Amino acid sequence: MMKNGVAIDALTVVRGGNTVLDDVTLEIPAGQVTGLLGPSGCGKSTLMRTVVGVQRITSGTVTVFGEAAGSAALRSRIGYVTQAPSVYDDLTVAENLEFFASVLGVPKARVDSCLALVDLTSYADRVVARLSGGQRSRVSLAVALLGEPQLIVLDEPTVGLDPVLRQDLWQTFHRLADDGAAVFVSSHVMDEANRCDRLVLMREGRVIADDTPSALLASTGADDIESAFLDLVGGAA
Ligand SMILES: Nc1ncnc2c1ncn2[C@@H]1O[C@H](COP(=O)(O)OP(=O)(O)OP(=O)(O)O)[C@@H](O)[C@H]1O
Repeated sequence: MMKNGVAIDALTVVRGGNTVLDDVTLEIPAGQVTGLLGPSGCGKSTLMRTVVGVQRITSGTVTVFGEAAGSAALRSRIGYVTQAPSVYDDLTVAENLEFFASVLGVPKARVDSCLALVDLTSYADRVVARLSGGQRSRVSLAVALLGEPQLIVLDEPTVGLDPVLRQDLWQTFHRLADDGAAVFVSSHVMDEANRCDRLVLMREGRVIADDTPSALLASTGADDIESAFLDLVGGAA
């Protein structure tokens, strides 16, 4: 069993009568950025929800650091950012972080380092309602990083960000992984694939590939991940 990462075994999830995840088996190791890619509706968010323990599982198992996903002992060890920013609009950026830091029992000094991590130091005193969508999602990310989580689950964190910020955020993800965290990031933008240490490609609730970007390119003979994905879909059809 994987003690310092996530192990998913024969996971099936049925939502509203539809099989949304179909016999998914994969591992998300510590110390790496694992990318989860696939078209809209293929089950990425549902898979992430199972990892953080907020999704009812139909069959199979999800184990995080050797414990069943969702167990109370894991709560402080996981940072989760959904597609909907979950911060208070009427507080400033710094006030939001200070509030969540006190809830989590995290030292105030951590607020400044998390703001720097997501490049929002100069916006510390700005009310969240007056931020752009991308800035607001970075506040959510900063909140998720407050507790120095060992597993960081990010559902499409780069949507709506300009190329420079996307680059900065990917560097942040790699720094967190270099520090030993398991970083699990979803995207439906195939050109972000090359930035991951490992890639999990999904389609219609199934994992169709799980490898390094270079191995995926080598095994399909494709020039880029988008072509590799289409190749694999063609092969599976
Ligand atoms: N609450 C729900 N009840 C029933 N079905 C749902 C529910 N939420 C999502 N689904 C369905 O589950 C499937 C997978 O959805 P999910 O949100 O996991 O996909 P996704 O790959 O994250 O998509 P996107 O990239 O658009 O966010 C979709 O077909 C969706 O319609």
